Amino acid sequence: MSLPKIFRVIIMGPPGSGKGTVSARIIKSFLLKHISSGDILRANINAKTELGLLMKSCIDQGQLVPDDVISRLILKDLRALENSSWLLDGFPRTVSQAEALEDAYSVDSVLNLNVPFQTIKERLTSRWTHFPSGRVYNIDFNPPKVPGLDDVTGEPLVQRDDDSPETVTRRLRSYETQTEPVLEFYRCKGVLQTFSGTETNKIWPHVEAFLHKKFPSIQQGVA
Ligand SMILES: Nc1nc2c(ncn2[C@@H]2O[C@H](COP(=O)(O)OP(=O)(O)O)[C@@H](O)[C@H]2O)c(=O)[nH]1
Ligand SMILES: Nc1ncnc2c1ncn2[C@@H]1O[C@H](COP(=O)(O)OP(=O)(O)O)[C@@H](O)[C@H]1O
Repeated sequence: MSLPKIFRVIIMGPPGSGKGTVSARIIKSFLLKHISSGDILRANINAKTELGLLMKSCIDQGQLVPDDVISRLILKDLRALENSSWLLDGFPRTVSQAEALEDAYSVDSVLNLNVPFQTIKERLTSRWTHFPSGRVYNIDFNPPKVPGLDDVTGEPLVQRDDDSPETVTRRLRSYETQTEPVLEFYRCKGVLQTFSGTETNKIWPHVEAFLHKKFPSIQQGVA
């Protein structure tokens, strides 16, 4: 009997393009394990691990953390998922990270959320996050049921230190210089699929249809 195929998917896009929001929808419909580099780094900061403390100032200033640190962290987590299909969110963000990933795994699909920077700037100042789970809310788009509290746990929501307008501008600049070349890397490999728009609710049906067609065997409920 042949083993079920493992699918490896990446979601990319500028900060605030909706990667976390779309990932949450994907894992409701598809059997993929979600790994978010930002959530992993914030968990380290919250737990005050040595690595978290070292990385905090980098993140707060809107800079990328060093390639070797993040590549080691993510590849360790991926090794633990050896027999599962996965959805990687926030990694790779540089060509060097993409090469480190490519050395270990071949990627089946890269979903690229192409959202204008002006739309992003407006969104991020009203983003509220539940750090332990990575769930995100937005005052206008998807407010929590009770203001300031996570829908599932009732715990307080916080605003990220790096969502201030000045830091967002810096993160968008680093996206242009360091992360856009990664799109080219995957375009050359023929696995890049771009979804453009200004609203997640309009982008999502296209992402969903694409995944249904490309990965029918990992839909939830398919044996
Ligand atoms: N107004 C608006 N906000 C959105 C939309 N999609 C996502 N958001 C919010 O924008 C912020 C950034 O989304 P997120 O998924 O965290 O983006 P990521 O940084 O790419 O992971 C969050 O506060 C989301 O709730 C949308 O279509 N409209
Ligand atoms: N792959 C990565 N390489 C370097 N730094 C990263 C990476 N992933 C996350 N980070 C750091 O964590 C911050 C937050 O990442 P993330 O939660 O993915 O945010 P967003 O997509 O909203 O920008 C980034 O601005 C960066 O400082």
